Amino acid sequence: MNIALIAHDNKKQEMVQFTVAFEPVLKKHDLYSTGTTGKRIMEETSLSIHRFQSGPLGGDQQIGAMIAKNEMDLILFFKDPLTAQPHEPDVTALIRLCDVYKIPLATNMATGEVLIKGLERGDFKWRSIVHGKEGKAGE
Ligand SMILES: O=C(CO)COP(=O)(O)O
Repeated sequence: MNIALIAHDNKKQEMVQFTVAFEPVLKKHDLYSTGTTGKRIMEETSLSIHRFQSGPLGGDQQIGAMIAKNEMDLILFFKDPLTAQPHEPDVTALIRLCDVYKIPLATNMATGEVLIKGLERGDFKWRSIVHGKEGKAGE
Protein backbone atom coordinates (compact mmCIF):
# COMPACT_ATOMS: atom_id res chain seq x y z
CA MET A 1 0.00 0.00 0.00
CA ASN A 2 1.04 3.57 -0.63
CA ILE A 3 1.09 5.60 2.57
CA ALA A 4 1.70 9.35 2.95
CA LEU A 5 3.34 10.72 6.09
CA ILE A 6 3.01 14.48 6.57
CA ALA A 7 3.45 16.67 9.64
CA HIS A 8 3.39 20.39 10.28
CA ASP A 9 6.45 21.76 12.08
CA ASN A 10 5.02 21.59 15.60
CA LYS A 11 3.95 17.97 14.99
CA LYS A 12 7.15 16.66 13.43
CA GLN A 13 8.48 15.32 16.71
CA GLU A 14 5.23 13.39 17.22
CA MET A 15 5.52 12.04 13.68
CA VAL A 16 9.08 10.88 14.33
CA GLN A 17 8.01 9.16 17.56
CA PHE A 18 5.07 7.59 15.74
CA THR A 19 7.20 6.25 12.90
CA VAL A 20 9.79 4.89 15.33
CA ALA A 21 7.01 3.10 17.24
CA PHE A 22 5.37 1.68 14.13
CA GLU A 23 8.46 1.17 12.00
CA PRO A 24 7.94 -2.62 11.68
CA VAL A 25 4.46 -2.03 10.21
CA LEU A 26 5.40 0.92 8.03
CA LYS A 27 8.43 -0.73 6.46
CA LYS A 28 6.16 -3.26 4.72
CA HIS A 29 4.63 -0.46 2.64
CA ASP A 30 5.62 2.19 0.09
CA LEU A 31 6.05 5.45 1.94
CA TYR A 32 5.70 8.99 0.60
CA SER A 33 6.22 12.26 2.39
CA THR A 34 6.48 16.00 2.07
CA GLY A 35 10.11 17.17 2.02
CA THR A 36 11.00 18.09 5.58
CA THR A 37 8.81 15.48 7.25
CA GLY A 38 10.41 12.74 5.15
CA LYS A 39 13.89 14.03 5.91
CA ARG A 40 13.24 13.98 9.66
CA ILE A 41 11.76 10.46 9.57
CA MET A 42 14.64 9.08 7.50
CA GLU A 43 17.17 10.65 9.90
CA GLU A 44 15.61 8.85 12.85
CA THR A 45 14.45 5.53 11.42
CA SER A 46 15.64 3.06 8.80
CA LEU A 47 12.52 3.70 6.70
CA SER A 48 12.96 4.54 3.04
CA ILE A 49 10.61 7.30 1.89
CA HIS A 50 9.90 8.94 -1.44
CA ARG A 51 10.09 12.64 -0.63
CA PHE A 52 8.13 15.26 -2.50
CA GLN A 53 8.61 19.02 -2.23
CA SER A 54 8.23 20.64 1.14
CA GLY A 55 4.57 21.36 1.95
CA PRO A 56 4.66 25.14 1.42
CA LEU A 57 6.47 24.59 -1.90
CA GLY A 58 3.87 22.22 -3.37
CA GLY A 59 4.40 18.92 -1.56
CA ASP A 60 0.79 18.71 -0.38
CA GLN A 61 -0.35 19.22 -3.95
CA GLN A 62 1.97 16.48 -5.23
CA ILE A 63 0.47 14.04 -2.73
CA GLY A 64 -2.98 15.34 -3.69
CA ALA A 65 -2.21 14.50 -7.31
CA MET A 66 -1.53 10.89 -6.30
CA ILE A 67 -4.85 10.79 -4.43
CA ALA A 68 -6.63 12.10 -7.52
CA LYS A 69 -5.12 9.19 -9.50
CA ASN A 70 -6.23 6.76 -6.76
CA GLU A 71 -2.59 5.93 -6.05
CA MET A 72 -2.62 6.73 -2.33
CA ASP A 73 -4.15 4.30 0.17
CA LEU A 74 -3.66 5.92 3.56
CA ILE A 75 -2.75 9.44 4.68
CA LEU A 76 -1.26 10.25 8.07
CA PHE A 77 -1.22 14.03 8.24
CA PHE A 78 -0.44 15.39 11.70
CA LYS A 79 -1.78 18.91 11.42
CA ASP A 80 -1.02 21.87 13.67
CA PRO A 81 -4.40 23.43 14.46
CA LEU A 82 -2.84 26.34 16.36
CA THR A 83 -0.57 27.83 13.70
CA ALA A 84 -1.60 29.54 10.46
CA GLN A 85 0.05 27.91 7.44
CA PRO A 86 1.06 29.97 4.37
CA HIS A 87 -0.20 27.12 2.18
CA GLU A 88 -3.52 26.58 3.97
CA PRO A 89 -5.41 26.25 0.64
CA ASP A 90 -3.15 23.29 -0.26
CA VAL A 91 -3.82 21.66 3.12
CA THR A 92 -7.57 22.09 2.67
CA ALA A 93 -7.37 20.73 -0.88
CA LEU A 94 -5.50 17.61 0.24
CA ILE A 95 -8.06 16.85 2.93
CA ARG A 96 -10.89 17.49 0.49
CA LEU A 97 -9.43 15.02 -2.01
CA CYS A 98 -9.28 12.35 0.71
CA ASP A 99 -13.04 12.82 1.11
CA VAL A 100 -13.64 12.85 -2.65
CA TYR A 101 -11.79 9.54 -3.11
CA LYS A 102 -12.71 8.03 0.30
CA ILE A 103 -9.11 7.68 1.38
CA PRO A 104 -8.50 6.90 5.08
CA LEU A 105 -6.99 10.04 6.66
CA ALA A 106 -5.69 10.74 10.16
CA THR A 107 -5.08 14.37 11.06
CA ASN A 108 -3.65 13.64 14.52
CA MET A 109 -1.52 10.99 16.20
CA ALA A 110 -4.39 9.39 18.17
CA THR A 111 -6.36 8.65 14.99
CA GLY A 112 -3.12 7.67 13.28
CA GLU A 113 -2.60 4.95 15.86
CA VAL A 114 -6.08 3.55 15.25
CA LEU A 115 -5.51 3.52 11.48
CA ILE A 116 -2.08 1.96 11.69
CA LYS A 117 -3.44 -0.81 13.91
CA GLY A 118 -6.19 -1.33 11.35
CA LEU A 119 -3.55 -1.47 8.65
CA GLU A 120 -1.67 -4.13 10.62
CA ARG A 121 -4.89 -6.14 10.94
CA GLY A 122 -5.56 -5.92 7.20
CA ASP A 123 -8.57 -3.59 7.46
CA PHE A 124 -7.54 -1.73 4.31
CA LYS A 125 -7.24 -4.67 1.98
CA TRP A 126 -10.32 -3.32 0.20
CA ARG A 127 -8.03 -0.65 -1.22
CA SER A 128 -6.41 -3.25 -3.47
CA ILE A 129 -9.81 -3.66 -5.16
CA VAL A 130 -9.84 -0.02 -6.28
CA HIS A 131 -6.24 -0.10 -7.52
CA GLY A 132 -6.07 0.03 -11.25
CA LYS A 133 -9.49 1.63 -11.55
CA GLU A 134 -9.80 5.10 -13.02
CA GLY A 135 -11.11 6.32 -9.67
CA LYS A 136 -13.57 8.90 -10.89
CA ALA A 137 -15.05 11.00 -8.09
CA GLY A 138 -18.37 9.64 -6.87
CA GLU A 139 -17.83 6.10 -8.16
O1 LIG B 1 3.63 21.76 5.32
C1 LIG B 1 3.46 20.57 5.37
C2 LIG B 1 2.12 19.99 5.20
O2 LIG B 1 1.14 20.95 4.92
C3 LIG B 1 4.59 19.65 5.59
O3 LIG B 1 5.68 20.01 4.78
P1 LIG B 1 7.15 19.62 5.22
O4 LIG B 1 7.15 18.16 5.53
O5 LIG B 1 8.03 19.93 4.06
O6 LIG B 1 7.47 20.46 6.43
